[in-house]
Amino acid sequence: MSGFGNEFATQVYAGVLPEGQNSPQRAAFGLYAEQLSGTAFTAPRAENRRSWLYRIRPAAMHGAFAPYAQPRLHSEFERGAVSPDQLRWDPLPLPETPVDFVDGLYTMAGNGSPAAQHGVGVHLYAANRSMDGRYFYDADGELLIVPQLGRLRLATELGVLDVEPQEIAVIPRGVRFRVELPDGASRGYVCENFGALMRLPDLGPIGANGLANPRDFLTPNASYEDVEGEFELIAKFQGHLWRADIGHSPLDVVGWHGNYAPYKYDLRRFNTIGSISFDHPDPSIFTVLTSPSDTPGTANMDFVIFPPRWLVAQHTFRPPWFHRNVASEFMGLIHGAYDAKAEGFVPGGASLHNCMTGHGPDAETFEKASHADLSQAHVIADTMAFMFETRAVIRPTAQAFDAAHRQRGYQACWAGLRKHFSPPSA
Ligand SMILES: O=C(O)Cc1cc(O)ccc1O
Ligand SMILES: [Fe+2]
Repeated sequence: MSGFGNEFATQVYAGVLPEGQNSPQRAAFGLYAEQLSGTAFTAPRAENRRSWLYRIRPAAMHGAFAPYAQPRLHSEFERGAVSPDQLRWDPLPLPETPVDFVDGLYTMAGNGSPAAQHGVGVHLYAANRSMDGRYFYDADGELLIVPQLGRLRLATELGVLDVEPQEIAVIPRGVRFRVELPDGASRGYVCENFGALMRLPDLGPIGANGLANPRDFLTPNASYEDVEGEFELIAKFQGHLWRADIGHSPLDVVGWHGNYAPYKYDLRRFNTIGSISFDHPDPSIFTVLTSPSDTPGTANMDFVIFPPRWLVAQHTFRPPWFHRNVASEFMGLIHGAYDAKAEGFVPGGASLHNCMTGHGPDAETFEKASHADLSQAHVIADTMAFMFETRAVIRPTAQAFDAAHRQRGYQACWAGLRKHFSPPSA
């Protein structure tokens, strides 16, 4: 079903959804009615998100939760000093033993907390087998999943999403799901948003169309499983993982209606807008989704992409400029090469440039772009980079900071920038 944040209605059989009400005395076909709220009951109408689920068994039915040991996934960001260094990583190594999506999640960095309901967790995943007989939900935030290697089949309570690299998926806070890996070895990035739900950015003077267009966001039709067995329900709750026995698949929703649901988007559909006169625009022009904070214009998190595009600006240094920002930038590369870095930033890798940390094109990119022939348009093809940009400092976890795959020599990419200054002669 097409459209961002629409009021959808979907049922596997005619008559599953009640007519004219949500909670009849007896729901059709012996189903249970259950409301899933993603915003406060009293959130303003334009922001209010909830869905009504008609399911075989209510979500309350499972055993008691006990701690589940997966120490690589957590929300502990506020400990101790944080380095202002520019940081960069090689891809997270793929597992050599069988690892599914939940066990393959690896927390890189983050800010805020699930308890405070703002900030983000930034995770990678590297996995090689489908979740089998277990289901996951995240009570701490919505999950923006950015596959880099391998397709994902996200079987959720509200339907199935198939995503491939260069597509993204968002699983709302609380929605239970299973991740299948049709290609085996798989890798990608996850932004866990503790703050306000992501939405499309305002377009201002761009007008009524452009950037990510609402109709390109796709939400699954209802589909359900009616299976019983000795299964496991894993929850992320206040930064920690928990497990409970569950005797049936929780993906048992036969119909649902509402506006709180998973969705996917193909980043190649992004309508990229840029300068057709001079100067490199601020990257906010490439915002796909934004989670606002309480301060207007200052996002809790922006999801920004750097897709293929033409560079045509005249008398301009065309790649990203040297800069320092009050915001903090975690970047990843899904495909190809990134136009600000000739080497070292590879698909599956990551970089982190925090508040006021100087960064920009590496020496090789600077030399090339300073002498490029600007009479020619330059096509940036075969690329898809992205940024999770946040108002708060993104604090790397100890495991990410100490990881063998962190590039200790990253700063050397700027060491070759020569001094060119020659003052005007008197
Ligand atoms: O640092 C980066 O590479 C991301 C980025 C890209 C850009 O075009 C402008 C600003 C910016 O932070
Ligand atoms: Fe930047």
